[in-house]
Order: sequence, then C-alpha cells, then structure tokens
Amino acid sequence: MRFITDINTFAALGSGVIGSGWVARALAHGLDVVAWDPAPGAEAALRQRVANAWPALEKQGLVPGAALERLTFVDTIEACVRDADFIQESAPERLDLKLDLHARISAAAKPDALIASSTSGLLPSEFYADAVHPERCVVGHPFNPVYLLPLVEVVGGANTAPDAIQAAITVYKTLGMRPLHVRKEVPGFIADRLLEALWREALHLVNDGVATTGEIDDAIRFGAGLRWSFMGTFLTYTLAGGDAGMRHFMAQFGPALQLPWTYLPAPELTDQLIDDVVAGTAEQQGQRSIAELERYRDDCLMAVLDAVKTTKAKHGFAFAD
Ligand SMILES: NC(=O)C1=CN([C@@H]2O[C@H](COP(=O)(O)OP(=O)(O)OC[C@H]3O[C@@H](n4cnc5c(N)ncnc54)[C@H](O)[C@@H]3O)[C@@H](O)[C@H]2O)C=CC1
Ligand SMILES: C[N+](C)(C)CC(=O)CC(=O)[O-]
Repeated sequence: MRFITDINTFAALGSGVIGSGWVARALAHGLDVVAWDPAPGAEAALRQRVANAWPALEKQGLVPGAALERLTFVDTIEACVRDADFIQESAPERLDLKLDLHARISAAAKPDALIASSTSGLLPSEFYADAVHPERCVVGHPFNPVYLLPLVEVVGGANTAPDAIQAAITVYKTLGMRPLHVRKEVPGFIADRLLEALWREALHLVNDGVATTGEIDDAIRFGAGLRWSFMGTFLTYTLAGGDAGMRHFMAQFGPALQLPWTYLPAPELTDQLIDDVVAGTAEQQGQRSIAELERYRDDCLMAVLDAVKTTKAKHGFAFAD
C-alpha cells in the first residue's frame, strides 16, 4: 500500500502544548494546517501559542509561502481530517480517550493518509485497536518545543505496515525533523525511558532531602547536560575509558552498578551485554581514534559553552545563573 508523503494539508487534533508546537512547525514548513480541539477558547490559545513561536521560526528561516494565515480551526474531528494528507493527534495521555478518538479520526480520514499520535509512551497496538486501516497508524513522539527540537520517535503497532513507518519518516524529514525508528513497541519508547529514569532519581533526591530541585538542575546544566547536546552517554563513556575505551570503562565502573547508587534495579552485566555495548560503541566510534573524538568533543563543548554564554547575556543572565 502506498501512503501519502507529498503533503500539503496537515491536520492537528488537540492543540495544547504539543499540538500547537506541531501546528507551528507545519506552518513554518509551508503547509496548510487544519486544527481541532474541544476545549472552550482553544482556537485563541492556539493562535497565541503559534504567534509566540513564530519569531524563533522566522529566525531559523521559513519555507517560502509559510504563513500564519494558512491555519484554519474547525469544529469537528471529521472536518479536521477529511482532506488532510497527514494527521497528528496530540490529545491528553489517556488510553480510553485515544482509543475512541482514533476510531473516529480513521473512519473520516482518507485511507492512504498517515495517522500519527504524539503519545509519550502508550502502546499503538492498544490505542489503535478500533482504527480503520490500522496499517497507516503510527506513533510520532516529539519533544517540547516541537517547532525547534528535531527528534521524533516513530513507533509502529502490531498492525502497522513497515511502509507506513518509512512513509512517516519521510514526512517528518520534510518537516525538518530527525526521526528515530523505535523498532520494538515498548511503553515509554526509548527517550522517555531514559528521561523517566533520571526524573525518578531526581524525585528520590528531593524526597530524601539530599538536594533542592535547583541544585539537581545545576548538576545537569553544568555537567552532563552540556555534553548531551552533541554526544550521548555510550560514546561519552567510551572516551571516559581512556585509550582502552568502553571495555576498560565497563571493567572499572560496571561493578558500581551493583552497589547500587540509584533506586533503579540495574541489569545483570552478562558477557553478552558487555559485548553488545562494546560492539555498539565501536560502531558509533567508527574509524575515528579516541584522540580524534576527544578533539571533536572539546570543540563541540566550547562551541556550546560559547553559545550558551552569549545567549544568556543577551537575556540579562550571567553565565553562572
Ligand atoms: N507536554 C510534553 O512535554 C509532551 C507531551 N507529549 C504527548 O502529547 C500529547 C498531548 O500532550 P500535551 O500537549 O502536553 O497536553 P495538553 O494538556 O497541553 O493538551 C492537550 C489538548 O488536548 C485537548 N483535548 C481534550 N480532550 C480531547 C479530545 N478528546 N480530543 C482531542 N483533544 C482533546 C485539550 O483541550 C488540550 O488542548 C500527549 O499524548 C502527551 O503524552 C509528547 C511529548 C512531550
Ligand atoms: C514528560 N513527558 C513524558 C511528556 C516528556 C516527553 O514525552 C518528551 C519531552 O519533551 O521531554
């Protein structure tokens, strides 16, 4: 089955924080956008949020023809999706609500229009259970603010066609995003499992009186957070193993996982797991030496520090604020 990837009309259902972010991104990419949200005053709130986002998008560069006037707000689900080439649902995170909503959306949509949900971690096999043509239904999990952050996790359910995943990836790329196909359907996908683990520990630290929320945020902002914008945990720890790389790192710091420092149960470090991690980071490292990667890391860090410093000063903050 072929799905529509050359899109002119983008439908947004639910226009809260995330829905309005999608609307802003789609408008900035020169699309017609049709939105629906059942809350009283939703249209005015949406237009306000998109207007707030627009200066940043103008600065980034609008696609020719992009205009705020290309947003239409409608009264019904059916009017929202009927002519849409791509549909993005950003309704509240409730399984029963999304189940009903997708039965209606999919019944009214063109059969070859992809339908995506912004859910942060509900399972598509469950909330698309009553959908018509479920083979075109995917998760497209974005990050806030949707109009600036490039990552979108694409997840299929039991009935999703592999072609629909590829088609959704194509569409998100045309919207300037960096899709990540989550190959196994698991609650929380990839990114929110990581974020939730951090969040859970942060709450434990507050609850135990170890640190204030500000101190915990400082621990992120001035350390790992600066690194994470350009290098993830696995490659960072490969460099932390020195010239011997990840295998030495695992030997040195692997045992600490059993102490344990955190409240999350750690996986058993089987030989297989260690080998998988070493092989994965070797692939990430590619042909570059540790020293080359260190220079790359340091250059990126300096550029990020510089950018953060300049931008903070522009907004009246000192670097240490
Ligand atoms: N807030 C966040 O940081 C992120 C949220 N998400 C996901 O995006 C989705 C929306 O979350 P938010 O925008 O944060 O919530 P929100 O509460 O800001 O917006 C939800 C909107 O849905 C509307 N709504 C209520 N009932 C509805 C229905 N039956 N059909 C359609 N819309 C309805 C509400 O009026 C509201 O405007 C959720 O699935 C959430 O997990 C994904 C990434 C990040
Ligand atoms: C808190 N959250 C689970 C809704 C967060 C996300 O889903 C992604 C994000 O933007 O952090």
